[in-house]
Amino acid sequence: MSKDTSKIIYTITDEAPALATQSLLPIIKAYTASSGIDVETRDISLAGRVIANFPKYLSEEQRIGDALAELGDLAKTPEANIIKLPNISASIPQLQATIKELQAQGYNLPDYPEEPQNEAEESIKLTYAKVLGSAVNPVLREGNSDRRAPGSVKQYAKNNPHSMGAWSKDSKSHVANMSEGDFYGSEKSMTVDGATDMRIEFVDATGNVSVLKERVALEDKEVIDASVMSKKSVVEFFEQEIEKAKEEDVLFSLHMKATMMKVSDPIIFGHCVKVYYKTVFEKHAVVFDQLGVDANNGIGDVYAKIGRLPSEKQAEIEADLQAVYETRPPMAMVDSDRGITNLHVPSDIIIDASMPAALRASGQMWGPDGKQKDTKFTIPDRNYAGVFQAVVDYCRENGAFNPTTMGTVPNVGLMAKKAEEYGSHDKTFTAQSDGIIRSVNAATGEVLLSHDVCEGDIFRMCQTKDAPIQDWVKLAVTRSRLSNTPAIFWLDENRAHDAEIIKKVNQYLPEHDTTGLDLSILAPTEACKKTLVRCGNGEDTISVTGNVLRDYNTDLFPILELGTSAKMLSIVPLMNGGGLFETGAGGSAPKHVQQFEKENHLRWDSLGEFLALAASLEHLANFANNPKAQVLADTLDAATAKFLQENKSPSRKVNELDNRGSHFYLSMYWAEALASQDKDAELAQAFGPVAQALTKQEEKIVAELNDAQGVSMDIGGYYFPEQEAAAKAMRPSETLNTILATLL
Ligand SMILES: NC(=O)C1=CN([C@@H]2O[C@H](COP(=O)(O)OP(=O)(O)OC[C@H]3O[C@@H](n4cnc5c(N)ncnc54)[C@H](OP(=O)(O)O)[C@@H]3O)[C@@H](O)[C@H]2O)C=CC1
Ligand SMILES: O=C(O)CCC(=O)C(=O)O
Ligand SMILES: [Mg+2]
Repeated sequence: MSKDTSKIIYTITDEAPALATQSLLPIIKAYTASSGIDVETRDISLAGRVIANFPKYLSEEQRIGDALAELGDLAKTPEANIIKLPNISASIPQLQATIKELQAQGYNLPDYPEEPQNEAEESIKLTYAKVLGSAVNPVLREGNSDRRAPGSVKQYAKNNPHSMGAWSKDSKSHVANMSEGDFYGSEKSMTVDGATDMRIEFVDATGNVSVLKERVALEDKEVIDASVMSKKSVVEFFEQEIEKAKEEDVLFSLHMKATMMKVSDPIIFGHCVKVYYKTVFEKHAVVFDQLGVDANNGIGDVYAKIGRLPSEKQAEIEADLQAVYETRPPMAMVDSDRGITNLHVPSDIIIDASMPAALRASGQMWGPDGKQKDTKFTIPDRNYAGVFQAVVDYCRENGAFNPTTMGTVPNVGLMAKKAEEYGSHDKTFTAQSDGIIRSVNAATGEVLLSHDVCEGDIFRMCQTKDAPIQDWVKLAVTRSRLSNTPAIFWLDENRAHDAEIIKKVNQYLPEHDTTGLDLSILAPTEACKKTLVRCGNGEDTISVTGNVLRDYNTDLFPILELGTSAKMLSIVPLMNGGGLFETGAGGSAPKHVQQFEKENHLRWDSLGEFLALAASLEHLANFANNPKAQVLADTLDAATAKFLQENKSPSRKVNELDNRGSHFYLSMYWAEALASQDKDAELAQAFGPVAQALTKQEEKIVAELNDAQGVSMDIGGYYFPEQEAAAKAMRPSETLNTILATLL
């Protein structure tokens, strides 16, 4: 057994998961040390990525290597075994806050140049662009996605159901989407015949041709598609829906994915901001221009920038903003206590988390008065909006789902090689004037795809490689077989891209033994309706989806079924044989950090980490032929099951068991399972005394962990906390620390 092959990389990320790591990782290291397993860390946090990208500005001691690039390379090798925690996918305001914090800590980083004035600033902006938005996941995800709630987790939810807001048959909540001029309506798609290079060019109204992208390498048999969102149509759509929301007496809310769709979605978000606050943007156009206000960053950008104006002018603009609320429909709020609306910051209204949260809460959101109210969920593009409307319709008719009886909906998602929309950023452009955007075969000059565009339209091109599609079809068959569960491919024959994928599904399915399996293809809305009915009847259904619905469904169903997507097993079997084990399916829970800072209670549930670690150890056992790793995996699974049975998940309330206490219980159950197994005598012997000590000191340890709470916490930073202070804060039980130290 070579050391190199028994290596697990544990990622350091941001916010709540990074705090949880300070407590959990020492336990993991202690428990795996005697089994020849190296657990190494790599910092892929937002702050870490910023630092790694600007070595020239920093001192020798401040510099760190580009861990993300390193892990991206590792993910393409068979030995990859990476545990990936959720990380911040930064919006511009978040990036700016990170830079500010690092500067205050003595990092001489350049400011983010919103409007670069020269080449040097252009280059700084380009470097910062590398860390913006969803910059981590696409680099590591060299495989497709397998996300599900393991049996023990589903059972736990049935035994301990989370609250579900009741639905009224009179609910006025609904999804609003465009009926023309969107990506769905304009999509064109084709399958490439023979590898070649392509370029994307713009032809203006007078026939002048300019190149938007010099070279896109196309593989044989890959699917390419392009589509356009019309600026005129989307602006009109927002105008109408905002008006209608007022007539319908519902909150107005917008749901986008400005982080993963980092080029197109902030622009659409910006249009909405400019329409809702139209009077202010019109009246103060000149001042906003001088201040460099960017609506794509949200109305929060106005508030941030008017601070530079004389107080009188500032007050005038603030009053004008306030007056907007008198005439416009009430806005859905991210945080009504702090007056943060859904149009403040684009990263606050991430569709995958925000829609299910509302669907769980009676189909309502919170208004400016802090009260729940029926809502217009605005999801402009038609590609996926119907899925959420299907849930609204189902719940209005049948009432809220019952977590004690509902079925489960695992997902098999097409994700590898930056599949579909989530890989489109470098091929997304805003039309500078009216004309044509076309994709041309560089070798032959043949026009592959062509779209008429008007000034301001968003053009977007996507690629989906053939090998990932084959792998995805195989994964769907495998999961359906292993779990004996029907699987539905959510594909719409009337959508250009999906029609190409359907051809491939029909081509590749016969290559597998599908006898006795229930596999079907349905358009997303229909697939969702059928899945919901089955779910309501307690039946399970695998959703086999493209990349976007992978993202949406793996928050939607877990949030309804388990209360949070943090409890999901999320595996990415890498195409070259390695394993990427993501923890949960959700994000970095900024609200949890706010509570931690206020009262030293961290309600983050690390169940996703426990599940990922067990899967990672199991993978290691096979890859490195390390039987001890298998024992660790099996005993960790047993410990996790007991953890759930005994209900040791973190509470939401201060001075009760939190994230740290939950880690203690996991370590106690894990030590007990290791001590009592008979597959590896060394491990049994090593963990006997630990299990005993932990059991004996249970009361004392829990008291030490809970009594530490109830005070405010300062760990020297939000995006880049002081490591020592964070470690100290997250490990307040000397008794536990001393017992763990005996293993090292
Ligand atoms: N894989 C990844 O790297 C992902 C990263 N993100 C990033 O995370 C950030 C926040 O995204 P957001 O959309 O707010 O979604 P989050 O998933 O972070 O948060 C939504 C809510 O889910 C609940 N929740 C999430 N994780 C846990 C957990 N482990 N234990 C208990 N509850 C949990 C919390 O609810 P409550 O407050 O009720 O406790 C939380 O407020 C963004 O920067 C986003 O880009 C988002 C998704 C995936
Ligand atoms: O990469 C991101 O920004 C978020 C990822 C995500 O939401 C998911 O994969 O479910
Ligand atoms: Mg998601």
